[in-house]
Amino acid sequence: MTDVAVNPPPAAESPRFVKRLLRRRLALACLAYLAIVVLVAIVAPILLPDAAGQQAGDLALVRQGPSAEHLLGTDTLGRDVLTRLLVGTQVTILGVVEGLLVTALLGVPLGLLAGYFGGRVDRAVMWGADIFLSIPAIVVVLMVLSVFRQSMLAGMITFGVLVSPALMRVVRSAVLPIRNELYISAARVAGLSRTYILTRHVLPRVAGPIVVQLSLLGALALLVQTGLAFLGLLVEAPAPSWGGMVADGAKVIVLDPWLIWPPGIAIAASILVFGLLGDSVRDAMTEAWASPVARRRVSNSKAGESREDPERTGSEALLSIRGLAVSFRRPGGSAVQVVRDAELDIKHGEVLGVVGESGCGKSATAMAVLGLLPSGGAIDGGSILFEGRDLASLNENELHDIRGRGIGLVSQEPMVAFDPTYRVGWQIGEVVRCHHGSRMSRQAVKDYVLELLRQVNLPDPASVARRYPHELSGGMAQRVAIARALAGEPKLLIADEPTTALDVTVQAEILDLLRTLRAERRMAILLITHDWGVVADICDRAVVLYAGEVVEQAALGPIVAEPLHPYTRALLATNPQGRHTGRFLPTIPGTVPRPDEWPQGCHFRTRCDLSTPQCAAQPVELEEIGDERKTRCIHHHVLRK
Ligand SMILES: Nc1ncnc2c1ncn2[C@@H]1O[C@H](COP(=O)(O)OP(=O)(O)OP(=O)(O)O)[C@@H](O)[C@H]1O
Repeated sequence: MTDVAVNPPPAAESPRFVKRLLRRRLALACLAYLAIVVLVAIVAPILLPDAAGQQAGDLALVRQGPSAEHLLGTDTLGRDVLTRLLVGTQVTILGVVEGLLVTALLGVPLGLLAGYFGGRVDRAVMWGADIFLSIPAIVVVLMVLSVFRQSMLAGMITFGVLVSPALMRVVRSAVLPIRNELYISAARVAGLSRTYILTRHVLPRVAGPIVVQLSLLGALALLVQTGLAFLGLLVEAPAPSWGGMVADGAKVIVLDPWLIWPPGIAIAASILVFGLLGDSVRDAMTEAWASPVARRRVSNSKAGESREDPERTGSEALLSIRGLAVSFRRPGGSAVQVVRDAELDIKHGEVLGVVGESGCGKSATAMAVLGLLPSGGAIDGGSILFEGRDLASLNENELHDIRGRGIGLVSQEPMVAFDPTYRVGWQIGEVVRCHHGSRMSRQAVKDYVLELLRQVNLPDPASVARRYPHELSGGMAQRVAIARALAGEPKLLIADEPTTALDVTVQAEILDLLRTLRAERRMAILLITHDWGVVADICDRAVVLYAGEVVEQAALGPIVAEPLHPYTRALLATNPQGRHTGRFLPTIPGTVPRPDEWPQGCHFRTRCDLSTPQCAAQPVELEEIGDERKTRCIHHHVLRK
């Protein structure tokens, strides 16, 4: 069977990144240098075992310059400089590695947490980092070394702890923009856990800045370590270290300046190599980004197998929203309500269109359902009943169980809903594994991914599965996004303007696909759109939103034939479809008021030709006017034909 790319290495990007890095001569030279240094650090103490404990060499040959017998000469006690330099590499490099390890173990997780979770977690981590950065590091290291005398481990651990906030800040800043990317929301909606998202989707994206920063901190660690060894604080004589050799040479710098050169060159070259390597890694990463843009039983997991029978709930609503209020905190700290008293119902297998101009609160309502309001957003009141559970009162873990499996999401921009570093087959596969459990074999996951891609009518699913997101066309990307949303077999699919970014032919194909899926899977669809053509094409009922309020809801036929809210009527009148060419298309005068400028009483009254003083008197309630039909207009009888 063709390889479906369901099992790439953790970072599918890494092999290509390594290739790009190795294409750079400078990077190759730096890596070769470091490889030699590491080899020397391992091998030298084994091959030259007596150098570490050698108190003195041939005292008749002190401070001899380079010769055939002693290639780098001898030191003040007649010991071979080259031997000491080679043996001293181990302790020097070990010190750097210890420091970097501690820095990475503290800086990376804390930076990830602060950047990803934001809010209180971020503030607490940043507060701790500020405190650490304000402490004079060298004083602390000296205090620690006064207790743990000549302990390289203690000194470098202290160094690692003290510089970890620098790495933490870099990681946090790199994560901040990523957490708002749609593919992270899509991964959450798909039901992937936070730990999984952090390690598999966020961490690989910030690996570049981490490596760059660690290279620079490696140079700093070497500098600090040799400095402390120079002061005789880290390594006990007669064991050699590069810093200790510089100290020995410094004592006789006037009599014999040569002695300082071999360790000095080794230190300077290593610092330079760390810096240059960091630069090369950064350039290789930049090149990459500059290029083109389950716990259900395994037995239930076979594609095409019918989902749990929704009939058990009869005609009851699958999702029922009542009195929903959503607000966003403004920079000053005050909260502004953007959705007020929202109400809608959607039954099993029903397609509900949510219509309204931009800024009316369609997305805010949908995101409130998924518990994915952007930072600053909050549900102020009301209930969101999904299969009888109030989503508004669930915690993050409980919502996590609903996302993907209960409710799926397809967004307007499918391309950005995918992690650009993984093949799409693998990204669907991870959702399949998440929802159908790790007991599912690799082959079963691959088969299921292909089946999902087949269900969304993609020709040659195996080849599509192997592609990266940027290798898909807009229509293909939307189908792949739908396939991923289907992996958890959701009962409700929220489709937020799924066809807006597509051309007309592809739009029609995607709508056909949604119609088929709804029929085959009895999946309810909440379709957000501003296009009445789309509503007429696929929806059973429509809900019209204006300035944060549901102004009308009814079955498709009646609402189109006889709109009973002036806003619905105006929206339908401005719809270009079915209009005669050569005639001016009517527009609705004015614009949707900002949430902090909603008029008193009816929100639409400032743009309404039926407005009377009564409309401003008090908030208008949504009125039931029979046959599952509601309107928020006190003059609705005037609109009856
Ligand atoms: N992150 C945010 N912070 C502050 N206000 C926001 C935020 N997101 C949305 N809003 C505000 O909430 C209101 C509703 O926005 P929403 O995106 O839900 O509208 P919409 O009807 O979906 O529009 P569109 O069709 O353009 O997506 C708008 O006034 C918008 O300015």
